[in-house]
Amino acid sequence: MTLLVKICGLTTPPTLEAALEAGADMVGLVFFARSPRHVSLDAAAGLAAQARGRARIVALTVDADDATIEAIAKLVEPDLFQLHGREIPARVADVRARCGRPVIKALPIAVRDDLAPVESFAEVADMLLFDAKPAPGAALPGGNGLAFDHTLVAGLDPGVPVMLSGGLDPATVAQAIGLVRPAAVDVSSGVERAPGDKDPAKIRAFVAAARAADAAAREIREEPPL
Ligand SMILES: O=C(O)c1ccccc1NCC(=O)[C@H](O)[C@H](O)COP(=O)(O)O
Repeated sequence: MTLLVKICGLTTPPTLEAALEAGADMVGLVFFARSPRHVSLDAAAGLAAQARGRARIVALTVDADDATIEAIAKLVEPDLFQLHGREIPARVADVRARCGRPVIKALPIAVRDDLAPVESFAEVADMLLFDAKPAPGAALPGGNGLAFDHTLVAGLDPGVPVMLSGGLDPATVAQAIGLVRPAAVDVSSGVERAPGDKDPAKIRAFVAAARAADAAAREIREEPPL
């Protein structure tokens, strides 16, 4: 399967357009008031209209209640939800049923033990997103530009597709793809000038680097042994 590239935390029509024109497969809209990338329902509905049919629209929430999930589903009509809080597997299943859409569950990873819940989340989520575990007391549960040790998830097959994120940028994404061989990669900080301020040139560079690395990985896989 061709690698999917997700650009997360888009907040303005021009930067969303840059991601779409660069060929992003997924665009993420963040619904978390404390985030510099937070978008209102109204703004998100406009951005979603711009992206619809051109890339899959991902609504990112953090421990959102039912009313919030339902409002986003109704007003923004995303293609998927990304749950980036402390949702337990039962809650992931509940949100999935409630919103009637596939769900990506983000799991914070720092050490091998953080992979213990993978199996139970793989039973209820459509995709697992491995992200760096935030520092204690961090304001945000994701989007911190922090990397983690990718060898922890290299070659891991939880039975659902894996999305890799956490501190990726145009210079590091190729090595990460070569090592982990994920189904998808996700970036936010690595394509910004400052938190919340996306840089179109970095978005283009990230998508191009990810596509080139995916093509190279396929060539190696498909090369005949003799
Ligand atoms: O981006 C945010 O502000 C955010 C807020 C709350 C939860 C998650 C958030 N972002 C998640 C992402 O953008 C990505 O899924 C992932 O964490 C990668 O982020 P980065 O390391 O900044 O590339």
